[in-house]
Amino acid sequence: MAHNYDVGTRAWQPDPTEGWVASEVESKNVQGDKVKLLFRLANGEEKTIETTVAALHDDNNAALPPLMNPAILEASDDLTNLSHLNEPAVLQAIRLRYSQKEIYTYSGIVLIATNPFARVDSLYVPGMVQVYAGKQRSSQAPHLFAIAEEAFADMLRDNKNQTIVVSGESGAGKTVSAKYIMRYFSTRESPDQPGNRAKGIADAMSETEEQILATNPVMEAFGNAKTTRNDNSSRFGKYIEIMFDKKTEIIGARIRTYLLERSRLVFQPLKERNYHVFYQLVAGATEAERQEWGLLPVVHFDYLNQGGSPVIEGWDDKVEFDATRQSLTTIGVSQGKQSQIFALLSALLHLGNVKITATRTDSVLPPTEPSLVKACQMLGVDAGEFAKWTVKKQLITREERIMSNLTQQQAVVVRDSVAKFIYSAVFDWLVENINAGLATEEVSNRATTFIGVLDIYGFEHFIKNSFEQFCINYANEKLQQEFNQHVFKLEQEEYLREEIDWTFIDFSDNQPCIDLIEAKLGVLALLDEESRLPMGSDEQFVTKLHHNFANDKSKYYKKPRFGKSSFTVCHYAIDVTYESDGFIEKNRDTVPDEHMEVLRESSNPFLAEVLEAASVVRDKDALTASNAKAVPTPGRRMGVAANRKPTLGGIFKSSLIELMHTINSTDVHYIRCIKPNESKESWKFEGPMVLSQLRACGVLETVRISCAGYPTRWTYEEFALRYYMLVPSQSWTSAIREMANAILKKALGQGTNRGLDKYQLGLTKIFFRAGMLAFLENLRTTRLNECAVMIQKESTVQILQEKSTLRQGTRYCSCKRWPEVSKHDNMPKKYGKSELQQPYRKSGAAIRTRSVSIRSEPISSCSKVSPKVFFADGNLWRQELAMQSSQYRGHGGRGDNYVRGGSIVKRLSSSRVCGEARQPDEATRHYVKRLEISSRFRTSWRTRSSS
Ligand SMILES: Nc1ncnc2c1ncn2[C@@H]1O[C@H](COP(=O)(O)OP(=O)(O)OP(=O)(O)O)[C@@H](O)[C@H]1O
Repeated sequence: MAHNYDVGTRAWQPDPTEGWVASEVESKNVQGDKVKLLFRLANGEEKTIETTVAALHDDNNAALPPLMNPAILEASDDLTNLSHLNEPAVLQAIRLRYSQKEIYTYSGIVLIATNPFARVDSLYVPGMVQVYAGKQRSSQAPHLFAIAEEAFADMLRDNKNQTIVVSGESGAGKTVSAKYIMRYFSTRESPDQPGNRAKGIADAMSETEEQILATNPVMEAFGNAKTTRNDNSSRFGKYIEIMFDKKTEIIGARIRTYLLERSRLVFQPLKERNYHVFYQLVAGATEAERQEWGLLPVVHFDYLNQGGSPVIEGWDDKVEFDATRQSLTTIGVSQGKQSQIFALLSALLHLGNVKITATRTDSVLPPTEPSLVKACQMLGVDAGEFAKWTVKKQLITREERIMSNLTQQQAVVVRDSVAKFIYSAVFDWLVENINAGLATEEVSNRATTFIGVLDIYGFEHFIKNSFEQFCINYANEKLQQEFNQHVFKLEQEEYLREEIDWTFIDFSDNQPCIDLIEAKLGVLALLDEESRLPMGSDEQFVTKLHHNFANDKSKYYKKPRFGKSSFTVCHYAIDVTYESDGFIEKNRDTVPDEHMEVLRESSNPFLAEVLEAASVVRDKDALTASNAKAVPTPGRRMGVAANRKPTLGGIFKSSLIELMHTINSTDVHYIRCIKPNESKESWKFEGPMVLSQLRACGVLETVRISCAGYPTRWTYEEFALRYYMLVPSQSWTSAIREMANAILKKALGQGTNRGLDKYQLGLTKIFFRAGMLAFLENLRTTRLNECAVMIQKESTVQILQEKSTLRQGTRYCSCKRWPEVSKHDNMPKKYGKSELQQPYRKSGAAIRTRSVSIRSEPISSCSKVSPKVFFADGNLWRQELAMQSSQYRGHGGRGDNYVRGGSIVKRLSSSRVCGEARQPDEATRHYVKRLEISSRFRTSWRTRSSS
């Protein structure tokens, strides 16, 4: 909404360290059509902006700094409640809440979870699950559990499958969040049937629930590793379906995994580690196992020592090993099988130590090389054959077989490819095994619905981006598209339902970028084409890309100005330049056929079982790949190279298409995890870092979509309740619609913006353009200031009278602290909760019971406030505030203070009223007023989002 930028207007200025810094218009000079604005920045600096009067009223004028919200709105626990919905305002809200130790914030349907990097036990105490069970999202503070409960309730109501998408960058908190969500479902107790849980203990779990939770430590041991960004980084994506029967009891689960980072097995960057399980094994194996498997300290294994970081601070790998074993037992992997797994892992460690020596042009690997002998013995394969096919390759043509020697570097690649293949086969075997136990045919038949939790890597862009980042960002493009469509659809549906005058608008769809990647002549297809050529190379691949997409053929592709080996994709979040180096090899992901033959002839029955599981997975992938939507052109098979082996890119594409298919058939809920600082420090907030993630996870894009329409909407009742003081009391009427209309007309008549395009009247709600609410808030604050001045002049007697009005006629109730309030005030019990909540509920408003902390400005000593008392006043039910403020302690007692409309009612208990002979000081008055405003806002948006 256009603004005058008058003196005193607060606006955001860009800042390289903080992201944005607050400023205020100090002077405004208008000369003819020209306007000169002088801003004073919070850091003391000045900034002048020159513009024209006409430009001042242009909503899209990028030269003008984004406006700040009224202070009281700044820490709103739903971003869509911000009147000025701009990038800095969003950042400010999350920052302020984080500084108040509130890590969760809603952005409409999305929950933003900002990693505290510290234990916040109070958020996850066992009883907290029950606080959220059976409650509407709007009735409690933002929380993961609220989202989980919403998914559960939607599943129950619509008998429809649900998905919770948890995304964010590495270390942002996805896995921790996903685990809490799973725990929520496993420990949730129906509020209607308390004590129903096993053994009558709340939080007790059934065997199946315990098994589902036990999959976490197992998957983490085999799929997580220490990286520079996260000590426990998941190196794969995961979708777990928690299956419910018709009584909504958990009866099983099914896991799907995506893109395990295989290269980590053979290479770890500095300060990083291989998969946890190896370090656990080395630390935790018994002496006998150590002997049997030839285990040595970590430094002696090349696959474990490259990162130079064998331990993780605060972790005990031996203890973790015991936990992994315990969890394996819980999910049904026998002790014997566990030993076979660990023996296979030990064999891989020996394989990594196999020394291949270089000759001038070739390489040499004697079959007697000690590590090779050990590895092959444990794998049950022939060392001679293994050695031979590690240093040689054969090319089979129609006429003959041509043998050639490999260089040392090539031979090492072959050795490593075998190790990677076996490890990923073990991982697949584990997943298959978990699914075989938790999603049996019987369970699948009995399951009526599921809630899927997707824990998937968020958008990534580093200094050097490779094939993995390309796949990850492709996945995020798909998820972002689904998210945009969802948000946009919901938005438009509501406009339709409310029958407001609305022309459907388009949003920037990222389909062209997805096409660039996955279409039949897209990047992945060209990568597959190059991968199946015997002499295919990364350079040729990039040349093909440039040829096909550069020269403005695609808006989403750029040829970098420097370097021939890279290409840039313009993703929805940011342009990312990918280094093609290694694309072909990673995409091929092949083990030479001869090695496959050697492995197939293994005498190790467990290796045979593992390879079988892997081939089942591969066959499934290949089938999905060939069934993938993109129709292959003659001569090209998507996802399947010439020799019919599926490529990694093709497999990923097909599994992604399948995932999107599943997700699209469910109702989706979104959690965006944010990593607030790079150094993993507790409660440290780095603005620019958070901003870039908000952009990458689509929060800012959603805000943009909202702003194109009517981002704020209130019911008529809420609106009248909040702004009744803007019209004379004669206009206060029970015909709420008319009253709301009168308020709007009066308000806009007073402002400079008279246009009625600032709002729309729907059937049950009023829809506001961005900025309109801040405008109304300003009017309201001015009005309340006038009231407060009046009250200050009134005597204590009048305040007491106000209180006695409450006693005699006004019904009221408190939620949690009712007994306490009633005791102080000697209220007869008949005014209790049950009698009073009903009419309040009828009005559609939600009742809050929890304590919330509110930004204490301008009094820094204010602590917690608890909105908990509701007053009935004629036709209007109003929520009032009971608050505790350390400011009041100074006045002799922990005061409960109430605000009624424009007047302040002090001290509910009579003794306290007497003690409050003094008038509230200026700062306190200001504070009380602000609290009231904030409380109203909370109630209002909650009501809106719950309806
Ligand atoms: N809600 C939380 N409370 C306290 N600490 C948390 C919370 N969420 C995350 N953390 C901390 O952040 C670390 C990283 O979290 P997590 O492993 O869930 O990140 P991630 O997003 O899954 O990362 P990756 O993609 O690398 O797997 C955790 O080990 C924990 O220390």
